[in-house]
Amino acid sequence: MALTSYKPRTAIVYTSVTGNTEHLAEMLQTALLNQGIPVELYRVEEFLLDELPYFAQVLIGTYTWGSGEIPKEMYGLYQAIEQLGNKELQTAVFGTGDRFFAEFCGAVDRFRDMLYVKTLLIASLKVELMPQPKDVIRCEKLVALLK
Ligand SMILES: Cc1cc2nc3c(=O)[nH]c(=O)nc-3n(C[C@H](O)[C@H](O)[C@H](O)COP(=O)(O)O)c2cc1C
Repeated sequence: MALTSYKPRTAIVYTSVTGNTEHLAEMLQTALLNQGIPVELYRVEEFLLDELPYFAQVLIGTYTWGSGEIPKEMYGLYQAIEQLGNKELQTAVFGTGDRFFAEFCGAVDRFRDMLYVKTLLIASLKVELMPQPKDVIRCEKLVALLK
């Protein structure tokens, strides 16, 4: 019988229009790689929802739209995770927003509430607009929480 080694897979799945959340996703990717954790980086449009069960860890990145809303392109991922309902799936949610709006990073809050119920939520991270060098340490702290 052949012995197979199980390699837990980690994905970052994000959406971004003007690049802020994309930059944060790349900072988290770097932090994961620096910890020796291989990571697959996907824009949400490229991520195959059917593959969700094959990941041990998923980090979700989103900007916020409307009045604290989740962007439309994230609905499918939101629903897929909600329906999967896997309490062994480690998740984190991160995002960028603008404090000018009443619900700062409201989409992160909405994902966080669902992920807390349906998955093993590890952390959430909010950044105002374009991430700054000081946010590197916040990314490292988030990554350190993943097991
Ligand atoms: C029409 C519109 C509505 C927005 N609504 C919110 C909001 O409710 N809360 C918030 O924190 N940011 C809000 N934002 C700000 C964006 O989420 C913020 O600019 C974000 O960093 C964009 O991310 P991206 O560069 O990854 O596309 C809004 C921006 C626009 C243009």
